[in-house]
Amino acid sequence: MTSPAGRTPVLTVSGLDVRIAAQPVVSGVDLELAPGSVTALVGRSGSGKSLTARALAGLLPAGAAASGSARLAGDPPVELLGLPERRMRRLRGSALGYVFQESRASLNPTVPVGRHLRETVRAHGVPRRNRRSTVLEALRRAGLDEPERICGAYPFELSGGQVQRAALALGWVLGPRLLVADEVTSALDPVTQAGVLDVLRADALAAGRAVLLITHDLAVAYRWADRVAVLAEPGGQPGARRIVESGPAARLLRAPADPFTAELVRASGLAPAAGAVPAAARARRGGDPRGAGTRPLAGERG
Ligand SMILES: Nc1ncnc2c1ncn2[C@@H]1O[C@H](COP(=O)(O)OP(=O)(O)OP(=O)(O)O)[C@@H](O)[C@H]1O
Repeated sequence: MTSPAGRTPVLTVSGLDVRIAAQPVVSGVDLELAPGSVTALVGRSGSGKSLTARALAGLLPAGAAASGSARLAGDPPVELLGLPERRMRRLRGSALGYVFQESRASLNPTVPVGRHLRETVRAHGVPRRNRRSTVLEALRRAGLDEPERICGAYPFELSGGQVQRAALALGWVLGPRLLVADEVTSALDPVTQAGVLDVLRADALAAGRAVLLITHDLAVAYRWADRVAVLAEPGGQPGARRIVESGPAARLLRAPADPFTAELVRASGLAPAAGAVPAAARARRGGDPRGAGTRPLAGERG
């Protein structure tokens, strides 16, 4: 099978249902994540984005259950749903990286950043002689210019942006084919957010990684994702959320087919006046402060 981008998907999710205490939260979720691409899962707060992502990584909270299929490509492919925890633990990090919403909380405050990464590479069998270079390289790719200093720092000694970058490094230090990034920049100021999402996207393209970017912010999805899937209650009726619409980010913005997507577009401030280029996109084309003014936005391809 090939993904919408024409490449064999890294992850194929079909008919995913997630329930909490037997109540459906999301239902019938279908997703295909292509290598070297970013797919944003967008929806309102509480729509089930995180639970969908957690279901893929076997990280659902007690009382929650998932059914359906989530196949991770490989030789052989692996069905993630229902995978025994022992096997899932081996995959986490090596084949599937997960970066949490609250990275500062997910890093042990009494453990220096470098040890978090070293422990991960050691636990997954990276030979001792390669551990240091693997860790430093992962931090460098996350845009941390002084990786040695960051290694020795405790999480509370770093800024929010540095913590998120360190968390990305932890997520990809073992080179997973799939990386789930759950609201990784929602607590950051816009400039720091842009820096973190730039490295996330650049890494996905360079490493051929499939990234699932969980965000409530359509503007973020438009700027950094290739494709967007919108999670909402169909027809605005209460009940389990579904993917009401998915496709290239630019198409969703230009011609949203679902009323909820249209509402998101309006609320994001990106709504194009008939035929006009969105102001934000115009500004970026005119000269992105990051020097990306001539590069098409992620959402403008496809
Ligand atoms: N551990 C839990 N126990 C009970 N209900 C939960 C639990 N975690 C999430 N929920 C409920 O499941 C629904 C979906 O939650 P989820 O965290 O997936 O939403 P979300 O779209 O990621 O929201 P946000 O953008 O605010 O993080 C919400 O109604 C939430 O209250």
